[in-house]
This record gives sequence, C-alpha cells and structure tokens, in this order.
Amino acid sequence: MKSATAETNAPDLTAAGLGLEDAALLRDRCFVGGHWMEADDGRRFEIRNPADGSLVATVPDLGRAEVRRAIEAANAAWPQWRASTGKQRAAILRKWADLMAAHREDLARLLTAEQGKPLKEARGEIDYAMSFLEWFSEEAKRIYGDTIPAPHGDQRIVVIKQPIGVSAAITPWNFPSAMITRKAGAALAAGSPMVVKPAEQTPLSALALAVLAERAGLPAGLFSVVTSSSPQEVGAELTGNSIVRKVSFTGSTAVGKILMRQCADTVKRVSLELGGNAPFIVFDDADLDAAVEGLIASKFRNAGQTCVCANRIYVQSGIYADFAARLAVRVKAMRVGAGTDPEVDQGPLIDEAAMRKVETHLGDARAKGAAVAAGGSRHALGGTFFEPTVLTGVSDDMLIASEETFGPVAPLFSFEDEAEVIARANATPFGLCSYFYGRDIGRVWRVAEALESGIVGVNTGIISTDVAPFGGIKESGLGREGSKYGVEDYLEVKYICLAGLGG
Ligand SMILES: NC(=O)c1ccc[n+]([C@@H]2O[C@H](COP(=O)([O-])OP(=O)(O)OC[C@H]3O[C@@H](n4cnc5c(N)ncnc54)[C@H](O)[C@@H]3O)[C@@H](O)[C@H]2O)c1
Ligand SMILES: O=C[C@H](O)CS(=O)(=O)O
Repeated sequence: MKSATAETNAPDLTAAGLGLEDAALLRDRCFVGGHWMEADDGRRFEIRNPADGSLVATVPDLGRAEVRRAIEAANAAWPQWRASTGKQRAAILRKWADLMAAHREDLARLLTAEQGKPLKEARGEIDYAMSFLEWFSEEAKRIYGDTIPAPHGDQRIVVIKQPIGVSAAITPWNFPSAMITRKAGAALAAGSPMVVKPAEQTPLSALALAVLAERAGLPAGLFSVVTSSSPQEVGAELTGNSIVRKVSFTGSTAVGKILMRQCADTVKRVSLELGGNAPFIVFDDADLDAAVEGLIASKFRNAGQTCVCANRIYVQSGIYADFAARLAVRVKAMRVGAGTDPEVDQGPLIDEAAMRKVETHLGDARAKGAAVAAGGSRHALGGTFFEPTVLTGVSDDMLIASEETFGPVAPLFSFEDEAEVIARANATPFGLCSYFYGRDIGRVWRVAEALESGIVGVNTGIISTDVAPFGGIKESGLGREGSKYGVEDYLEVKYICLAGLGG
C-alpha cells in the first residue's frame, strides 16, 4: 500500500513506500535485449493499487518499434542459447528460482500492490511461480528423442527435439507472476527465447522477474518484458512478426480467438489458456464440511478472479438446504479488505468493470428468482470491494450459468441424479476445470471420465501445481502448461533418416 510522504502528501512512489527490502525490484523501465529502457517517445502509463486507487508506479508505454527490437534481440541471442546444453540451461533456471525464493516477500508485496490479492495469496503465487522455474530447470535436462527401427537394413532413423525459436507470451493480470514463469520456464528450458507482454494492470511483477533473471545470469535478449497500454498494437507485432514462431496466451477466450486468427498469417504455433465456467458438483454422499471448505478455496481464491474458480455449484437435492446453510455461515465470516491486512480473506476486484459484471450477474439472477443467502452487494469499504456472496434457487436460464462471473459469487443449483448433473455440467462451450465431491468409487471414476474439461478436481477445490498438465478443451484453450508436457509446446520434432549405411 502506498504511503503519502508527510510534507508533500504526495504518493511515495518508491520501494520504501511498498515496504520492499530490495529497492531494485521495483522497476519503472522495460527490459529489452538486456537493457532497461524507456519508450522511444518517452510515454509512460500508470499502475494503480486496486485497494485504494493510489498510484503505485508508472512504466514505459512501448509501441511496435520497441517490441520489434525485443523480438530481434531475442533472435540474435537464440543461437548461443540453442547451442547450450540442458545442464547449462538448468543451472540458470535453478538460480532464477532460488532468487525468487530469496525475494519472496518483496515479490509478494509488489504483486499485492498492483493486483490486490491478500498478501498470503500473493506469497502463494510467488511460490507457485517459482515452482515452474524449478520444475523446468529439471525438465531442461530431460528433453529426449527416439530411435526408430528402420524399414531398410542400410538405414537408421532417429528423432530429435529442437527449440522452436523466438516465442511470445501475453499474460493476464490475475496471476501476474505465475502465468509468466509457467511459460518462460518451459520456453527457456527448451532453448527458446521469450518476449513477454504482461497485462497493463500488473506489469511490475513481470519487471521484477526480469531483474532476477538478469541476476541469475540469463544472457541478454533471452527474456524481455515489454509494457504497453496498447495491447492490440503490441499484439499485432508479436503475432505478425515472422521471427516469432510461437505465441502463448493466457486470458479471455475472446482475445484468444483474436490472437489465434492473427497468428494464422505466419502459421505460428499457438498455446491458449483461456476462460472457464467450472462446475462444482456436491453429491449426497459427500463429506459436506470438506465440500464447503473446498468450495470456499476454489470460489473465493483471488476474489473469484481465477480461470479455474468454481462458477456453477450443483448440489444434490437431498442435501441442498444443509449445504447452503453451512456455506452461508462460512461465507458471512469471511473478512474483506486491503491485501496488506494479514487478517483479510478477500481483497478488491481488479477494476470497476469487474464490479459491474458481478452486479449484472446478480441482478439477472435475482430478477429470475434467485435468493441471496450471504452478501449480495458492494462492500461498505467502497471502491472495488464486493461482499462474498451465496445465491440459492439458481436456474440454468440465468447469465451466471453460462458466463464466467470472475467475481466472488457462489450460485447454488439443485440437481436430482448423476446423469442429469453431468449433462448440465457439460452444457457449456468451456472445458477448463471441473470439481466434484463424492465418495462412491464407481461414481468417482464415472463422473471424472464423463466431465468435459482438461482438469478434474475430486474431493478438492485446488488443483494448481507445476507437476500436472494445466489446460482446457473446447473453447478453454489449446496445449498444456507445466508438467512433463509443458516443454513440448516450445519444441519442434525432427526426424533424421540415415541411409546408405551398408549391411
Ligand atoms: N486458462 C488460464 O490459465 C487463465 C488464466 C488467467 C486468466 N484467464 C482468463 O482471462 C480472463 C481475465 O483476464 P484478463 O481480463 O486479463 O483477460 P484479457 O484477455 O482481457 O487480457 C489478457 C492479456 O491479453 C492482452 N490483450 C487484450 N486484448 C488484446 C489484443 N487485442 N491483442 C493482444 N493482447 C491483448 C491484455 O493486455 C492482457 O495482457 C478470464 O476469462 C480468465 O478466465 C485464463
Ligand atoms: O487463473 C488462472 C490460473 O491459471 C489459475 S491457477 O493458479 O493456475 O490455478
């Protein structure tokens, strides 16, 4: 949280104002080709704290020319990195991870200042972000090929994997650190440089990652961060420049479709981590207290602003009233406030537009018969604080059933049986994550296999980990991040036929 200096009452735009131990982590320059730079025309844009609207920092407002230089610097640095060994890449990624761990508190404070999430969640994100660098430092040493029995005696066939080349990442505001390392760790492990465009709301976490990458000894040009208030302009360069061979995007489905189209002209590889509409199903044999806690963890994490938040909660009719009552008690006890307050469970939403979307969903649901069991209004704190909310009597014709709310609202739907709830859960163009609570082992397998999503959480509300493949199906995306699968998105497969060997 920014503090105004006593004598001038101006915001304290310094690391001290944020309580940082290492002032160098608060950067107000972009990192391009290993240099910290301003925009060519000197333009800058503001970063404001969602908790109170205070000015946190200003950063350069780059355009296509600067982004083009970042791409060209990446291409110039690529040959040396491509020639490095997995072990050499591993050492630098490991060092980067260790530096993140050493600066965890500062990175968390920066993240909370620009994104708003409670510090305890921000610390968790830094750990999560660091885990991807740690994971891919290990994967860098295990990029294996194949040998294939040749069809002719004088031949030998081998398959090798080579880095795809200059890659671009466009990342969202809700996880401003982890969504970057989840991509950059995989790209660099594979031997591919990366140019990152963070969300205009939250560039400071990305710039702090660049500080630590530089300290870790990552050669200049391999990791650049370009900040801009004009994502369309920067995106046009990243998707249109033929040097860029791969674009990885995390954000809304609508923007993902735009970027996918823009990449078609130069046939770029595309990875898309897009929107969700996660069903959260509670069967009548579930541990209800565990299901309540799992729902709280999933629904209200980051004030409901995650792509894998429970968005539709289906409760079997025989336990509906009991579950709703237990949930309402827990939600009413949640504390809302600025993320720097250690007692807070839920911070602010990112902006006024997010507040309006929540209110639109609530107004539509209540007009169609839903009732408020907890919350239901803007918080008394004002600004972009919203009461954690539970709705009952929710029906499939409501906007909240078909659209991602991206806010702290838990709509409870009732259902009768397994076949019905599977059909309703799958009745969406999205397919990122699903959750359900139940203890019958036969039903657990049947439901886990029947749900149309890339990720299924069984008796848990939190599925986020570096070791497992993260990604969606249908209009929730393409490709997988993290896990042993994540590095494949940054590799090309080459088949070599050695002939004329005699024998
Ligand atoms: N699947 C995932 O892993 C995941 C993770 C986080 C967020 N999301 C989704 O993202 C959405 C919310 O995040 P958001 O509001 O930041 O999404 P967004 O799509 O508005 O923005 C994401 C990024 O894209 C950039 N962008 C926006 N329009 C662009 C354009 N025309 N060209 C190039 N870049 C452009 C933004 O500047 C930002 O960096 C939700 O739908 C959420 O589900 C998905
Ligand atoms: O919001 C999207 C993130 O990918 C969620 S998670 O932290 O990876 O689970």
